[in-house]
Amino acid sequence: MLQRLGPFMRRPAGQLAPVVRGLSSGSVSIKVPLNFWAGKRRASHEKCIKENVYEPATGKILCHLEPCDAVDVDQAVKAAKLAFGHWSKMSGMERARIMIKAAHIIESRREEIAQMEVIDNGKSITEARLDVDSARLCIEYYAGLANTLAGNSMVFKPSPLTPVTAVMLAEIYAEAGAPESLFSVVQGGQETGSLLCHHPDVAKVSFTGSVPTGRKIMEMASKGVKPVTLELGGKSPLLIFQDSDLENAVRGALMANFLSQGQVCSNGTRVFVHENILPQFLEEVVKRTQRIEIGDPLLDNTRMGALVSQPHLDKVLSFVDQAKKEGATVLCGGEPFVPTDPKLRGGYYMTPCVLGECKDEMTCVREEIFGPVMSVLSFETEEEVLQRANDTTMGLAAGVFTRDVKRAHRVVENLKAGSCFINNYNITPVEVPFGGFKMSGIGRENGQVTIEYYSQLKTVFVEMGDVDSLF
Ligand SMILES: NC(=O)c1ccc[n+]([C@@H]2O[C@H](COP(=O)([O-])OP(=O)(O)OC[C@H]3O[C@@H](n4cnc5c(N)ncnc54)[C@H](O)[C@@H]3O)[C@@H](O)[C@H]2O)c1
Repeated sequence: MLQRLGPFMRRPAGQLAPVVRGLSSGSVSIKVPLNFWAGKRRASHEKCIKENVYEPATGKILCHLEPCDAVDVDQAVKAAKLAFGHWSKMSGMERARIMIKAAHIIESRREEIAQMEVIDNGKSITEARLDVDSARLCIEYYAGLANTLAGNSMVFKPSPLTPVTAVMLAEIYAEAGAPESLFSVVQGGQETGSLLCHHPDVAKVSFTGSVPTGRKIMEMASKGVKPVTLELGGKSPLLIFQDSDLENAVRGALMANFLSQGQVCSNGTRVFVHENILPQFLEEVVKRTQRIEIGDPLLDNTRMGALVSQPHLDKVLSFVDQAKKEGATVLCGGEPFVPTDPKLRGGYYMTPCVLGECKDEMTCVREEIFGPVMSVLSFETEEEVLQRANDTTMGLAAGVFTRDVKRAHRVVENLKAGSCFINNYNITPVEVPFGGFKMSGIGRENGQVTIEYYSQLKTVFVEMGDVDSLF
């Protein structure tokens, strides 16, 4: 494992904490380039201004980002175009074999990839392991479909806040035998992103991010009449009826709000609870939220790590302040959190927050916070709660807890959201399409239907007889 971690240079050896499974927070400093095309890691061609990238758990500099400029993007896209030529000439079986091999490599390096994801992103190792598993399952699933289909090449630009693990994936595909540049990585922020959108050889743009950026992406893609897949933000409702199994409803509300420090697009952050069960629900949800173990995300017992950056943490905390000003009650959390471990003191932690006495018009109920903040609202009738749940410009996900099967189906039928959960929340198996209604996006990821969003239909007529001419 240490050999594989070769490119990631550790801090001076003496500073290494006892290593249980390899890495410890604050121990990694990455010196190697983070772009990848034509078979290897590459620095940007110009000596550009390097940007610091920080490890969320510690606030220490993790690496430097060299944004790709027009020349780099052009090289990466041209290389991807070449790769597409090779890939599309291979048989479906050959492509599937390479994908399965990539899945095996991911499986064999699960722990190492998960640890690097934690260091890059700040989420808990428990969640990161599951993320690595879902990446593997996704590749296995599409390998199953690849036998009969044409393939694409992809140039991927990660978020400038989390640039590290995408390059590992590029290396894994290369190791698995994919044609050079089939999956390339260019680093950067909005400029690099817009260069990709405008590049004439990019045939399709798939974007995951916020609604305002998604709108810009669509505008840019429209200049080249390129199709887009947009996976954007949400402000999803979770409806908890009086006849719910309260224990499961509480668990569901926690899963709907606090995974990845609340930085999950599909989170059910507007929790509507029937007024008759509101006191019991709040008591239980607050008790369990207060028990969430916050701290070093590389430790097995940690359930909440660090938010992705200091500016983002500040933004989330300011949403909590705004909620207080607008009349919501902070029932727990919503404060910066400083772990006792000295190496984590500069990390971006906060205590998970439950807001009570929320009203529909409050900012915390209307806007996506993308942090560990649950807004609880009370309701009286099904008709009323449906109208309020749908009163949003977004429609990524929605959930309902009830023991009444008829009610569950009736409610889900009327919820305007791409993914609906009955008596659970945030379940996203790869076989099932995922994507949003309204401003939450266009297109779907996962499941067979996604193939359609990444394929062109070509109709070919072959005449075996004579042309029946009118002239
Ligand atoms: N629907 C989904 O599947 C899904 C999944 C995860 C996150 N999200 C959403 O993503 C958002 C959080 O992510 P974020 O903060 O990285 O979003 P963001 O919109 O700030 O940035 C996303 C990406 O867009 C790039 N970008 C920014 N401005 C650009 C521009 N003008 N041109 C080209 N590229 C540009 C950024 O560099 C980054 O890589 C939330 O709204 C969340 O709900 C959606």
